[in-house]
Amino acid sequence: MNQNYINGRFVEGATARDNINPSDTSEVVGVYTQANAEQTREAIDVADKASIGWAQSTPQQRFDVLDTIGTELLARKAELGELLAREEGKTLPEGIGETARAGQIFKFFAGEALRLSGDKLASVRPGVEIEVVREALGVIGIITPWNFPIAIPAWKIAPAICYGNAVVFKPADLVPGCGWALADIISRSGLPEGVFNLVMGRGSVVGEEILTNPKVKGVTFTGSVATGQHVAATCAGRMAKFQLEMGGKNPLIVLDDANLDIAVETAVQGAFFSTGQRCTASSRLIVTEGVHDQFVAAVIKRLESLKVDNALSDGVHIGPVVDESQLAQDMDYIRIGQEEGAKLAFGGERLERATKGFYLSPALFTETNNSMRINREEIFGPVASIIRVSDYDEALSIANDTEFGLSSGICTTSLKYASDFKRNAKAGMAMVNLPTAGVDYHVPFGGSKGSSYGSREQGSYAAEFFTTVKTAYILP
Ligand SMILES: NC(=O)C1=CN([C@@H]2O[C@H](COP(=O)(O)OP(=O)(O)OC[C@H]3O[C@@H](n4cnc5c(N)ncnc54)[C@H](OP(=O)(O)O)[C@@H]3O)[C@@H](O)[C@H]2O)C=CC1
Ligand SMILES: O=C(O)CCC(=O)C(=O)O
Repeated sequence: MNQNYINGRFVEGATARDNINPSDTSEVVGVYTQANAEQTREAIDVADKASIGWAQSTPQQRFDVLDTIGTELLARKAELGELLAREEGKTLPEGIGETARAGQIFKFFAGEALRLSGDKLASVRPGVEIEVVREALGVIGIITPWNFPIAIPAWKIAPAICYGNAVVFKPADLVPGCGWALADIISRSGLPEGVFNLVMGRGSVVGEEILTNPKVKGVTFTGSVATGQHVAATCAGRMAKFQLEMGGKNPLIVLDDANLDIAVETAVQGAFFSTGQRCTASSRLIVTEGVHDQFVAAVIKRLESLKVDNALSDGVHIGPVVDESQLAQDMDYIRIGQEEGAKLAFGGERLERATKGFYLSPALFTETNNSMRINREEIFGPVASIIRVSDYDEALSIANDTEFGLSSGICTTSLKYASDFKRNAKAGMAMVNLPTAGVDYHVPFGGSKGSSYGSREQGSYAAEFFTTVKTAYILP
């Protein structure tokens, strides 16, 4: 059994669960222990003690630890990418790519540990000097979702350690394997015991303890809007710092002047790859009428060429949905869309394959409008809608008419529209001739409106959340 990692030791939890392969539900990927609230408290106590020493560690110590973790992740990307594909259902190339991204993130933050700087200013009072420095927060609680089981933990754990904090990490209960593999790698990295702790288990048990324990000074969360709101209310209630990354209903505008091949590939990748299970997925394809019919026909042709099957099979483009309940949610929305009057132009069917899994053909709705539930609520599956518009102005207005604001995109060859879109898209990320999903690892990631709360993740902007600022006045 794979155990929790607390105070530098692997320890059994209160219960255990089987980790099931969504491509083949007869396969148990592994058995993983689950912590109860008491064991979570123990991990938080240990982290609290260890945080004092780690906050004093040198940039070189932090660099060495983070670089070592990154090196092992990159060296084992094929093996860990396969584990990821087996437990989450991403295709093998996607799993390997995500693992490599996790390795690069640790390497990036290794470098950041050496670059942490402050400010020195003259005071308005004669002879006084001022220093502004960033200090660690203490214990950071990390709560992650199932859809990026190694990259999202990496982009929260690496900066937490980089800026001198201790960590209590709870991976999503559906995908403990990648979280455990990260703990295993971290256990060999030279990080002092207690600085990093893994507590696998349910959000309602382990997660709740992390949210409510006064020793946890900051919580970084990615997941659903409902849970995010609960994280916010609980943390604000006890004045802990928190950062949320939640859903998206990301628009991709396709203008008449777009390069059609680029637009089709951008839309299909952004909407359907990784089984559409990305908060950055292009779920609303907003298309001007001059190119609408041609674009729809070309997207359908491309969808016909995609292979949906076991995530580990050769040549697969789309793996299974992550589990039964997410599949039920996807199918519900496919029914709702039809009841709302949208035309199901392609897919949306449960598929049988050689292995028993949660396979769904990519679903494309046409003849939709932006008030339909399928265009307002996050579905989180391989389902996208086309919204027909008359011109760029209408397209932009519909793109921005959403509660969310994570990512957005436009396909156009017009510099004028591309520039206008970058300025006026109400989202944290704006892509031109690129999918709304699939971001770089060294620049800020996050959104506006209902998608995100708090400061940005990733890149050097991550320092904002994982540190607190101290201003020191000195009269030498
Ligand atoms: N923005 C994004 O990237 C994601 C969005 N989603 C959206 O959310 C929907 C549901 O997915 P789901 O996995 O249930 O999302 P959740 O928000 O429930 O899960 C995200 C994480 O929060 C944990 N959690 C759940 N309840 C609590 C709690 N009370 N206190 C602290 N932590 C808690 C979960 O634990 P555990 O699951 O282990 O019990 C998991 O680790 C999806 O269909 C999708 O629409 C989902 C994943 C990612
Ligand atoms: O699109 C990406 O690269 C990241 C997406 C993501 O973080 C998410 O879906 O939670």
